[in-house]
Amino acid sequence: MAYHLPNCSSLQVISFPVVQLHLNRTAMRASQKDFENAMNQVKLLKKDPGNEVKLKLYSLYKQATEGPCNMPKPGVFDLINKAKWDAWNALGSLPKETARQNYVDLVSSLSSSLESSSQVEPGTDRKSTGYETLMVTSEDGITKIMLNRPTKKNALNVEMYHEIMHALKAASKDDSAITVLTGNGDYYSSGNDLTNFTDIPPGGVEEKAKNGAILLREFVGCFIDFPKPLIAVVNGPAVGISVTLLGLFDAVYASDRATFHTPFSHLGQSPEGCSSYTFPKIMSPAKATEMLVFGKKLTAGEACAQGLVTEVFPDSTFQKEVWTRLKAFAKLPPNAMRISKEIIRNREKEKLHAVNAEECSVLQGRWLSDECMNAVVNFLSRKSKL
Ligand SMILES: CCCCCC/C=C/C(=O)SCCNC(=O)CCNC(=O)[C@H](O)C(C)(C)COP(=O)(O)OP(=O)(O)OC[C@H]1O[C@@H](n2cnc3c(N)ncnc32)[C@H](O)[C@@H]1OP(=O)(O)O
Repeated sequence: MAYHLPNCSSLQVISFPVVQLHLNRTAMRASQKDFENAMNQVKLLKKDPGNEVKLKLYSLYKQATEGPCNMPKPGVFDLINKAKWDAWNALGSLPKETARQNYVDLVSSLSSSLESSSQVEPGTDRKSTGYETLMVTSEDGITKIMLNRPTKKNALNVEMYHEIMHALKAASKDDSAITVLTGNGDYYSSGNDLTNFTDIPPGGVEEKAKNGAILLREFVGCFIDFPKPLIAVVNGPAVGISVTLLGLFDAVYASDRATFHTPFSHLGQSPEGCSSYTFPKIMSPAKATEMLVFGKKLTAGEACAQGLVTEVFPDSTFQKEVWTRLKAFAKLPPNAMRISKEIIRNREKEKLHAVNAEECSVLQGRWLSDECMNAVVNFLSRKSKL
């Protein structure tokens, strides 16, 4: 049995032999050999991974082998080639080496989810073995949670909020010493998926806002309570909640391509992720106001100067330098690291939970305001881009 991928080089046909998959767990920095192994593994996948994943594989393969999208944009009715072009183009100027790494990681996560799902008892939670919106890998003492909606700039939809909470809870109990959050593609994350606001339940917009506030509070709570060193590897621009949460991370490493933007007033919204408390402490109340109230976008260098980012690396060597450093950190005694984090963070925890509750309650009101509704409608109808 075989299925066809539309004209994408080594991915044109994927077949389903009976052979058990061999896991490629090299990750972090993929060599050409790893990349070639991953291409071979793709041909061995036993199940169709679905069009979204196939497009991701296609785009990463093209980026890794040819660099940024160089094809003319297909016409609107050429649906398949348009989808492929969109996926490749969405990777922007992602370096070839990073694309190769992401390709290897994606294949590894597909292989591992297919292999482990064959051992899953009926009724076991699907998310313990495979994620729709994340790639989660664990090796060298590091659990890496990668936001994986590159064609949507890693916007956080409702499923992604749930999956991140699930992945954090699993990481807090696994054998890894440290946990990393990063993004796939050219963005770290464009923040809350604005289409989250479009699906109105029978209880109307009030119920929608209430449910959103409950979800947000639980989501941010998982970051406040996370017990191990939590590191952000900010591979590209970050917007909204993906920025505010950084104040709850233990270290933040950024590519010099990254930017940091919290356009809450533009969206008729207010700060979350405990940033109304952490940002003034990190960078002074006035600098926090420039970001959180006036929506000033910071470069990685500026964010580092203000203490939000720990260190900035040139994009060309970002992945190599950061992962080398993280692998060394992950070799440190894990219990000592946990306890040290606890002593640094614990006396703030109660305060952070209180701030989180207050921010969610204020936001619940903002989501019902005309200012917010108009901003969302404008984005969705493409009248404005931030
Ligand atoms: C449970 C609820 C909790 C809520 C918590 C509160 C959180 C608040 C925030 O996070 S506020 C910040 C929200 N984010 C934004 O407002 C960003 C909106 N996006 C943009 O302005 C732009 O897309 C961009 C600057 C991020 C990137 O621009 P560009 O490079 O030109 O790319 P595109 O706009 O073409 O984007 C490609 C593709 O992705 C979709 N997309 C990007 N970001 C989002 C998003 N945040 N929500 C939904 N969709 C997004 C975009 O629509 C394109 O999709 P398409 O190809 O058209 O299908």
